[in-house]
Amino acid sequence: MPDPAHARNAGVPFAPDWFARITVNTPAAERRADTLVARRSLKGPWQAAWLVNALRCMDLTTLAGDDTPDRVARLCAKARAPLAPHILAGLGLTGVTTGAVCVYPTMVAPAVRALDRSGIPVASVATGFPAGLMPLPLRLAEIRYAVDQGAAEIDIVISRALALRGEWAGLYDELCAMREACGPAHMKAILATGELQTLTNVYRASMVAMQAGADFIKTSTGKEPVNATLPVSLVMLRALRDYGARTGARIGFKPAGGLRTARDALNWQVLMHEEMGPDWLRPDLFRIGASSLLSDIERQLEHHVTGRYASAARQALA
Ligand SMILES: O=C[C@H](O)COP(=O)(O)O
Repeated sequence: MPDPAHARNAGVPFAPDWFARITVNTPAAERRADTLVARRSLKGPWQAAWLVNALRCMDLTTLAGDDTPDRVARLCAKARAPLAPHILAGLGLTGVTTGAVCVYPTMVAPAVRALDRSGIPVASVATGFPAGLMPLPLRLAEIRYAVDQGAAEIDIVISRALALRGEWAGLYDELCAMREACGPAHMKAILATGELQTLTNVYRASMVAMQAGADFIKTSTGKEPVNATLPVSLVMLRALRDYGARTGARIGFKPAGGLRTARDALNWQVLMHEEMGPDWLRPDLFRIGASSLLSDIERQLEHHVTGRYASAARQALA
């Protein structure tokens, strides 16, 4: 039986035979991803329910050079109440909040204060986000700083150079050190898939991250030229399924970077549902990392409840 979803990933000893002979068929992955999302059409109350679920699984994010404590406080207020009261009433819901708030390390303390007693965790990026090109001791110190500031989740970035050179044992060792530095905080491993060159590298990096104890694997920083895509996500989910088949562990998945529309929120949930099953669409196993997705979800839910869009512009969901 697989471990309960809340169980931490203990990781396993480095096992290259779990991925060394894997080669991903890119055209097949692209075809599968396309057919998956094309097959399911969500309308009316079903669509509204899936959009609310996307909110519940969202890491509401601000990772900008001009972030301030005031901006973070406003973001946290939105995380506590992402939908206007009339939309909540129209949906017959109460108490909808986002899954987490994701910020830079120096913004963790303001976020913790703003989310006090909300039950919403603060996630912090660390390890030299987004490039990760800092000496390992400094990257580990940044993790410990973010945890000390109150982060319950750490989104680390992997060394793309190690992955691109196929130095998987070196990557495993770095990730084990990061996992140790996280202490009680959950570790999400950002693979920066847009910089890994092949889907085969995406599979291998996913497997190494999980072997090293990552609690989530995450597609992107949002700062790469190419961030979350459905084919990349499909490959990561296959790795996650294979890891689970061998260990019984259930590792979380976080698409991030470029998810802007309600359609994106639906597509990724359809992919998760079709690949992993309905009970994976929960915040402890699925998160959407997004800094500008919430507004379109709110617009679509406003339309569902009132029959009109909050603004004149229409955004076709179909
Ligand atoms: O999860 C972190 C990403 O930066 C979010 O990307 P985004 O700003 O494109 O939504």
